[in-house]
Amino acid sequence: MLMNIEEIKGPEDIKTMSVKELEALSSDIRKFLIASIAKTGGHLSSNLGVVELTVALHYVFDSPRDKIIFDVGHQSYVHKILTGRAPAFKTLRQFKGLSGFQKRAESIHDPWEAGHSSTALSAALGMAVSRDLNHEDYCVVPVVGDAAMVGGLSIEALNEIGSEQRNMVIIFNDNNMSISQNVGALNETFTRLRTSKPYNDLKQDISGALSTSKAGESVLNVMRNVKNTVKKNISTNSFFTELNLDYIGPVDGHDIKSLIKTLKIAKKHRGPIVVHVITKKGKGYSFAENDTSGKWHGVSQFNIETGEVLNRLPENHCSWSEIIANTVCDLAKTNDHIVTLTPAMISGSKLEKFFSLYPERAFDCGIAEEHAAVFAASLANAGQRPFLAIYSSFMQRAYDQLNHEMARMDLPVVIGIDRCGLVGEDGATHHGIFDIQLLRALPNFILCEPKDGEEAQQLLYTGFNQQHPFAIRYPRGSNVYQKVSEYQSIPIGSWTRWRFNQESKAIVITYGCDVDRVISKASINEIPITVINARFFKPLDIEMLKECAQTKLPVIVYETDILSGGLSSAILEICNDLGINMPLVRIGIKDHFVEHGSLPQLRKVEKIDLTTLFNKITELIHHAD
Ligand SMILES: Cc1ncc(C[n+]2csc(CCOP(=O)(O)OP(=O)(O)O)c2C)c(N)n1
Ligand SMILES: CC(=O)[C@@H](O)[C@H](O)COP(=O)(O)O
Ligand SMILES: [Mg+2]
Repeated sequence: MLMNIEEIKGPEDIKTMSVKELEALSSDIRKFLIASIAKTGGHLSSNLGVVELTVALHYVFDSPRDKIIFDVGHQSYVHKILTGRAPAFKTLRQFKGLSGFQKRAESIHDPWEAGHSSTALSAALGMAVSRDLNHEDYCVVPVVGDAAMVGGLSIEALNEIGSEQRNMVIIFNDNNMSISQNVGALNETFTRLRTSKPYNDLKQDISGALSTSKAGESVLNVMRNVKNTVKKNISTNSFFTELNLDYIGPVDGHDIKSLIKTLKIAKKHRGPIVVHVITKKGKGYSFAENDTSGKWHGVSQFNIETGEVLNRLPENHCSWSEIIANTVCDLAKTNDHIVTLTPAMISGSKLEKFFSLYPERAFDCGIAEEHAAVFAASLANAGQRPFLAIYSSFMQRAYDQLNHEMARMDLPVVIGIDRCGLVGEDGATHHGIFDIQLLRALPNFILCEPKDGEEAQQLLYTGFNQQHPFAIRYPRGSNVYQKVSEYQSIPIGSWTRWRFNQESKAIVITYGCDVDRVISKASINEIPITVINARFFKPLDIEMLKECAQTKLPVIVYETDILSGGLSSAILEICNDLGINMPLVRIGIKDHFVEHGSLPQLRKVEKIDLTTLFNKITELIHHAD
């Protein structure tokens, strides 16, 4: 071992290394990543793919003066290691530990934060323009994957970058993979580029352009020669050059020597230039290298030798995504108008089975939430029954489409809002805690959340049998799953209740998995409460609310999402408007972003755990006595 990975203090430690030493360092970093992520879990494959690239970037550029921005940020682990954060990898994605993404508060080497895809290019343009306005001189280096590159935001940004012509080195990290296989027409275009004349064959011409420049000639002229040579050599590359962007590549992303040469040229280049780097996702760990399913993109703890991932579900449990996806498959058997869409999350949304059973009715739209939402709306308008599976936090990007297309035209799209509530280790960018607040505001929308696997099936069936936009939200974990013997529609807006009787001393209104958790704890501890399953957030069960108010019992609304605009807000609004007198005690996430950590820890810190709830219940019951 060249140097202990944990002793790296910053990029200056690698600046004097030879290529051989950088190669050895890369190999050590790779071993470190595998050993470390095997213990903590995390985004393995994407990071294994960018080891040499990130080493070369830090060798050539001078962070933090130069700004290296990783799109999404899930592939920034090597950057973290090279900027002195290796010792913190034991705490990766844990509460108060190292974030899984770039984080400004974590390091001066993180100039930007993300978690959602395709924002790096716009961020880079902002930095480049600000640099020029301030007459400063540094490089801006966005690193964008092939799937993130074709997200709508990236294309919008490239369009402006091509016209602004600010200095910027755009690293196009092309591993021909999204989480699972990449899709779309531009991916085909990139395949042609990938297999075009490799940059290694062109470097003679470029160094020729440099060497033929006469001594004393201005740097600008020299660079103009390089620029013309770059342009001249890339005849096949229509996509980037059509956007007025210069291009070098493709370069082997695991060949440090070629990478350094290319990056040095790009660094001196005037105007925006795209460096096309071909990498192998999962490089150096055979299980991850050979994976096309997305299993190794983000993993829990695993056994390095066997590749066994250690995240066993409880007996009879299925992930919520699978419960929903299985049900959609089942309903699609008898309804051939059911079509399924996902913006790049086939594996996360567990849609593999639907895609293989009904390939002609299944659409992976790529990282394109806005497009997927309008596409789904149009399918509904044309008489199909679309199911749009989308993570809560990524759905935020399509809010205008949910409003402008789906809600306004009142189109019967069924949306499966996956990863609702706190998701845990991915943290603030990924918690799905805003969708109740957001969808509640949209006319025509029906919004619900099942308490268990059985109710999920019935609600989904209900959703496909009505004529409005219908969203069913479900969290990241799992639940008991057994296929129902018979589908039955659930009346829209109806709630259910447990132990609404004379003995009850308080009422808890809650939803989702917490319904059974609260019931179970109240039963075990013999706490005399009524528990209401508020399975619809919109519309609400007004009759049940009126009956609650009549009891004059204390009422607690127990939410595990952002409080502002959520279920208790909805209840307060309707009670106010209908003159129902029912003061509420509200438990939920206060007005701030929640960081990363395990779910039990976050629930505790946010004071939305069962202990907090039952302490409150006890206090209210004693107060009433
Ligand atoms: C708006 C948004 N949609 C979906 C995702 C989920 N997501 C995270 S990484 C990723 C694939 C990224 O692929 P690429 O940019 O090629 O990077 P790679 O992992 O291949 O290096 C996706 C779909 C996200 N983070 N943000
Ligand atoms: C980086 C990113 O956005 C995804 O990889 C995300 O981490 C997936 O989350 P799940 O593990 O919940 O599917
Ligand atoms: Mg990729």
